[in-house]
Amino acid sequence: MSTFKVENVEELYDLMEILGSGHFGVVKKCREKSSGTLYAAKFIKTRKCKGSRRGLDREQVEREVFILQQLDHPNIMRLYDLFASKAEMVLILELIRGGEFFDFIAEKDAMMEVEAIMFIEQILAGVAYMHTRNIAHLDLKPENMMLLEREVPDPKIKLIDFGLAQKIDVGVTFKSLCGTPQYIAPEVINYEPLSTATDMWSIGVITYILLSGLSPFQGETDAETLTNVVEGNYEFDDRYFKQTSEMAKDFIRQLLVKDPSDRMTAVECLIHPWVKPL
Ligand SMILES: Cc1ccc2c(c1)c1c3c(c(C)cc1n2CCCN)C(=O)NC3=O
Repeated sequence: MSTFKVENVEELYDLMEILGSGHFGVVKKCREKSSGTLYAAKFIKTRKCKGSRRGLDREQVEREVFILQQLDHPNIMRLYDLFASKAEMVLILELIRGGEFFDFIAEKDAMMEVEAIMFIEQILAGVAYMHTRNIAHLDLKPENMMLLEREVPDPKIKLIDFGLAQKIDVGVTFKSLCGTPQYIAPEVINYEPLSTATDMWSIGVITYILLSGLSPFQGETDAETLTNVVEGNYEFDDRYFKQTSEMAKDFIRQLLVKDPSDRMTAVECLIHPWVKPL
């Protein structure tokens, strides 16, 4: 059970501009009054009653907090403080100034392999750290990755938004129908047990996108995308992959595997010859 402060967040923090918003609520920059340190404050509206469509279940937020409290890694957003009132919960988080990885990718057609490896290696480091603690993110996508700083030669990646993350205990089957069609693994669509391997499929999709600018299973509609995922229907079109190394394609092939138990793990990915050449 997480301990949420009952004071008003504005007693301890000066609230500043809105940084972004999403399904969860809004994120504001804030300054801790006692230290002057800048943070991000994530305001989450919680449901007044179970049946309500507005806001998130308090238990859902407490699960995200419980998971974040177990994580301390340079590539994972850090949680510093917690506040709760009747209708709202506030997470005080590490301020990440570099914006979404999604926007950084969108500005380029495709990345050079050496740059893609630099990002994929950081994502794998954070994911391997989570997986060794039996925690799966289950919503890995460029929108849930941010750059600590942007205008630097080697931007640092931070995994954010653990709203769908789960503690994957051995023998406990967790099924869910959440996630974003382009990035979700076949077992999610087939409502089969999810695992840390579910994240590895998403990393295969993200790598494909970084190297080509294309999404491997993207169809005209979500239904078509989901069919492509379940059928494993993707290719390395020579028009976009002519310059891509066989090693990079092998890395992707070993992740976009239908059977979760046959996919590379995050640790195996970190020693794959494309990421760590001999
Ligand atoms: C400068 C800036 C702009 C937008 C931000 C953030 C920071 C931000 C942050 C965080 C989260 C969970 C969401 C955030 N968002 C919302 C968008 C995330 N997809 C966070 O944990 N630290 C942030 O700075």
